[in-house]
Amino acid sequence: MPSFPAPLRAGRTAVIVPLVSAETAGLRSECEQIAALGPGIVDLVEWRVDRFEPAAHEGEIDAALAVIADLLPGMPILATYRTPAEEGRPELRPNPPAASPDLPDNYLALVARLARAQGVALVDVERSHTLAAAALDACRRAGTPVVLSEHHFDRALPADEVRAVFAAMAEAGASVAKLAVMPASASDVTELMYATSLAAEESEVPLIAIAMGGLGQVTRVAAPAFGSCATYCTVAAASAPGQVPAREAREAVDRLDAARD
Ligand SMILES: O=C1C[C@@](O)(C(=O)O)C[C@@H](O)[C@@H]1O
Repeated sequence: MPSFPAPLRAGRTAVIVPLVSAETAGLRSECEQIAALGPGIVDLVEWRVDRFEPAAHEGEIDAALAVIADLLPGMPILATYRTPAEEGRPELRPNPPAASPDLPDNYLALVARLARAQGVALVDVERSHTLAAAALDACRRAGTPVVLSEHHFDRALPADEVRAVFAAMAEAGASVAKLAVMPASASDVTELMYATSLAAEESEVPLIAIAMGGLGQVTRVAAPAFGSCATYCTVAAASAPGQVPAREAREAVDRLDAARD
């Protein structure tokens, strides 16, 4: 049985809603829409720092986190800076304090900064980043658990690769291991689900497996049926293709969680 870092919980599939606004007014509106859903629907918000233009200015990170905390008191925040290599917004440069102007150093400094920030419960680190090991280390030193992520926007992976990726992520020190792929067929989707169910049996960390796009939507509503512990959903704009509204996902995953008991 994997050990679940707070705020994730064994037996309850986490409904995560990304906040994708480029500016503070939009961020407020997204938080208000989540608040309007009432308690018990959304477990976690993912703040997509790469989409937020003011993040390029010192001081704005804390200010944005304070906005989220004010409108969604007690809501755990997963902080994600997605780089261009994993379809982040290329025109934005993260500009954490004392960072050098080139992206790799900035990535590390930004991740470390987010890991120490008030209100951040989890930080996303891209496994493919050249500084992933250092970023993981920075999070470990800050005492903040990491969602280690890998995306394939152009293909799905065969089952043995899926299992190898999850095993390597756990080995690297992930608190949660996440893989998102783009399927080209129904069998790509079922292969991801099959491989994840096997990986989940042997994994010491919780797993998240996503097949993006319409074909893969089943992975977002059926996550607990195949060993995936969370699903990324929408209240307003989607952050990736195939995401479903949070309320619908909550209903579906709650039903499947209950059926497992
Ligand atoms: O990595 C992920 C998963 C995701 O790409 C998805 O497919 O739902 C959405 C992103 O916001 C998040 O960072």
